[in-house]
Amino acid sequence: MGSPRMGPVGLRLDDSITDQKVTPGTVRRILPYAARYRRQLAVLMLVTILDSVITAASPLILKMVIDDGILPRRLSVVVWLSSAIAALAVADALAIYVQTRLSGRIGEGLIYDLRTKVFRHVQRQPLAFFTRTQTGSLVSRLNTDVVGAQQAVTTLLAQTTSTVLTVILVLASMFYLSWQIALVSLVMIPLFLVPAKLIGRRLQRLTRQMMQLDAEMSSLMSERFNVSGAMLSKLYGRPEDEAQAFAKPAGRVRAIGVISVVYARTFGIIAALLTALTTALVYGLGGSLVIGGAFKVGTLVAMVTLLLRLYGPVNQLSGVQINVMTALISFDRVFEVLDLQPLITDRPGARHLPEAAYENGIAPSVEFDRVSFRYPSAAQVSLASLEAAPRPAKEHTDDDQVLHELSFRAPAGRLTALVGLSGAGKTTVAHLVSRLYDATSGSVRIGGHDIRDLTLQSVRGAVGVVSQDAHMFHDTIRANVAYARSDATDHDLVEACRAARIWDTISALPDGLDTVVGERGHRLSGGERQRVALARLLLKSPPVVVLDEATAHLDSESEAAIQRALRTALSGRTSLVIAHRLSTVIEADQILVMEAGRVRECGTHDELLAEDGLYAKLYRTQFAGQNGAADRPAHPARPAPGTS
Ligand SMILES: Nc1ncnc2c1ncn2[C@@H]1O[C@H](COP(=O)(O)OP(=O)(O)OP(=O)(O)O)[C@@H](O)[C@H]1O
Repeated sequence: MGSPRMGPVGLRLDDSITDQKVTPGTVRRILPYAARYRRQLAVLMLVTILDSVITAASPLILKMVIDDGILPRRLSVVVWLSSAIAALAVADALAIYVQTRLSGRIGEGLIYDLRTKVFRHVQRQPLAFFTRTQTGSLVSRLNTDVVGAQQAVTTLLAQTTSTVLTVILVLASMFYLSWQIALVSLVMIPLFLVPAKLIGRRLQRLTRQMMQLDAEMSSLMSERFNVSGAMLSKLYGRPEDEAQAFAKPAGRVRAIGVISVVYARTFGIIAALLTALTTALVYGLGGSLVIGGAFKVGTLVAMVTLLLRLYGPVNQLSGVQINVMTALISFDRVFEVLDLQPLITDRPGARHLPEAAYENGIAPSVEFDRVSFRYPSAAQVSLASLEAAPRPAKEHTDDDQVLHELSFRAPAGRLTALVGLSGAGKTTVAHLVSRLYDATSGSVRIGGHDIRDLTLQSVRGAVGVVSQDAHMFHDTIRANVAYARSDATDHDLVEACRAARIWDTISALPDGLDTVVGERGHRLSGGERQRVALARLLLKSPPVVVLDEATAHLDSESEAAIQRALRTALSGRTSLVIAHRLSTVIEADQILVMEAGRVRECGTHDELLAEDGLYAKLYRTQFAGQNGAADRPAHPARPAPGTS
């Protein structure tokens, strides 16, 4: 286990993937999904039974047509019995039609149930899950595996019942007609099953590998075919390397495809040969029995017809095993995702953050009380099979701790700026306030309430975040801004855009609010994207605002526009601003200077300068770097200390 080995056509088979067993209890877990469709399933079973009975019974009537009608020359019997065969054929066609419709409906219903459930579940996963997971693999679970999983139910219940029942009834009919021929046919069955089993097992392993490779290709495509990925690849002149990287799994899929087809055809050839040989044997044996007077020719014709109806389901039966196994693996892979418990959920009895505080005009304060934090390990938040690289054996060291007993208070309705060197833990603080992560120890409080005692919905409702890389969906500006409040009117949207100082830009666009921003908003400039994100925040109008300011790459006009927008956005709210702009820092009611996960200094701009500590040093270094005027008073348009 675990060591790669060479398979047919030089294919590298990774045993750790292909030898994965279906988890015990998977079938039991599928039942509740099927139970939802019990009425339709019951009808499906009935028509399936009807189909099997007709398959086994009609050759018996055929025997009567020949032996009791044609041979004794009784026309009325021939007419009546032929009509009965025709009627049965029509009934069978109807049964198969109903069967197809029902299994389609049940199958599609299950796909819907599973897809929506997995989507909902994945959305509940913490941010850490998404930082670990390869999107393509996840999408593949939602597409390929969910479809594979529904086959477990339809195949297990309908196809298996149909084939097993048909085999039993056909054999019973055969024994009823001639036990000698029935016995010969029965003896031949294992000859069909042995190759089916051997080939089936190989096909199953290949299918599993194919799924993994499909996921690998989806991941590669989703990473490379977005604006940032495509740009990186172009700028570093890597398109050819990327194409080769893609060709690798694609080549393995090709090799697996060839092997699968060869295996499946070989099995078909063996089955057809065995059927032909057995038919010849039955004609030989049956013919001599007819000549010997054991039975009439009608019985022989019925026996051959039954024989052909026997081996079809027998072949299918071996296929059913492969299909069921493959489908079970898919279910298993879907359950694997569903079993992943979201790390951050509502505690039992979680309360809503009382909104009254803000309605009275007072935004709640934000407090960190001896908060220590380390990012969760992969085992806690994600699945190894959804990650790109193998996990390291050792995940945590003491050095992983990002925040160390951090305590501070961001007073209600005031602006607190966070500055510090890159990697000091500023963004991590922002993540903890919005409960994207939970503190490892200590507590984060909003309005005096530990946020773990509050419902996630009320925390997310109370805290508005604009991150440095403000994300936009590939949709219109209208849809992106209204994401904050779907019931917002056009008037609300325009007001929010005006307040964010972006309305003039939007209204000058030919399509205005209906302009599509492009993948991740790449058709807007950095500054415009930030202001659209601010408009979205203003529309939400949360009492607590966390802002990871965009780096100082903006021109002074955009900078001034954002600054004015910020002033509106932050007024009356409790704001925590990771400051990259000096103007924000100077205006802040309190500046927290962070270093290596701790607050080193705290005070106003003037106080900290007077203290002549880390802040003063950062400040001087930055301005010496900018224009050698460390001792000059600051100009609002210049970058702030802590710019990373
Ligand atoms: N998802 C994550 N998983 C593990 N470690 C992380 C993760 N995100 C950040 N870190 C680590 O946490 C530390 C603090 O990161 P953080 O982003 O909070 O710093 P920062 O002060 O905001 O830096 P910058 O100003 O450069 O954005 C860094 O050492 C970083 O490597």
